[in-house]
Amino acid sequence: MLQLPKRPQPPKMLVSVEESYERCRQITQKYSKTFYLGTLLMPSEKRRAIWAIYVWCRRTDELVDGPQAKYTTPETLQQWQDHLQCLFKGNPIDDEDVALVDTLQRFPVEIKPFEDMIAGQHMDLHRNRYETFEDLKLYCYRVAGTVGLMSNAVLGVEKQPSIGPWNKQLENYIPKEEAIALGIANQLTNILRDVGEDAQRGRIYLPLEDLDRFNYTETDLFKGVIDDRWRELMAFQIRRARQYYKDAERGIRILSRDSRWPVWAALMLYQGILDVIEANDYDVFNQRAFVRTPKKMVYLPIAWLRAQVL
Ligand SMILES: CC(C)=CCC/C(C)=C/CC/C(C)=C/CC/C(C)=C/COP(=O)(O)OP(=O)(O)O
Repeated sequence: MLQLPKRPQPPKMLVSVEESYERCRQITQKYSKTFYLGTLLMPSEKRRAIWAIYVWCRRTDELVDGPQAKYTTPETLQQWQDHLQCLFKGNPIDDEDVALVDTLQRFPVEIKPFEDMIAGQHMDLHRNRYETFEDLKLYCYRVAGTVGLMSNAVLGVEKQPSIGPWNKQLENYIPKEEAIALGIANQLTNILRDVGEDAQRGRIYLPLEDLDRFNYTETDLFKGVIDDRWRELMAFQIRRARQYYKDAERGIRILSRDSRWPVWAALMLYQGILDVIEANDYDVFNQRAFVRTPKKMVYLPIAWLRAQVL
């Protein structure tokens, strides 16, 4: 079993807040080129906070997806949950925590999405198939929709102008559903991009009901068969992911002004992966779909324009 450090521990000297944020920056840059680019478009206090949150999510994911994953048990996840409680009480345990504890004091982040993400890792520990899209959607909420909720607290909302008593509700509207939708859209995109890699680990995230519907079997998937059944199955998945991106879009205008450009950019950059999968004729078995840097640079000014006018 993978043992996380037990508490109480002898007092350990931790790095400074500045140093901890710097480590979080480096880790975010190393592991997520796309989201890192998005954060560079944010004001510095928000950007650092997103790095700190990203690193906690990454560490959580590593428990079931990283090199030590085979030693992870439900008890490991329980320890991670206890670790989380400490952070919300303001007690960092290791160097990467220092930045997150600072972030939690600066922004109104709730613990629930963090706990839900740990529940998502429990799912990953126990299952390697999803029967229906509803099952998969719950998984996507837990491992990625939650990131949307965590991010919302940092991104902030713009005070909406009051047009009259009938839109009082809109005045305090927090775009939670839209933030979750963006997380789910990203995760669905991730799943489509990584079908081949996941299959090599014996995992299938595409809902089995969809495989059935297109007459495509698990054996076909493990062999990497690309034919019309596969293309139609993938085209269907891509349409569904795009719908989630659409649902997320209307939430962006509610966000505070300085958060709109980075979120539009992250949305477009990640959605761009779907276009690449199509351009690769749905071959996700032999080539990894990624958006090339020149194309990324084209997205940035378009995202900026959208942030101004939409
Ligand atoms: C739309 C509104 C109102 C708010 C925005 C709220 C946000 C920022 C939502 C996005 C949530 C998010 C970033 C989810 C993570 C999903 C995901 C699949 C990340 C994949 O990360 P990595 O696998 O580390 O990255 P790469 O794909 O770059 O390797």
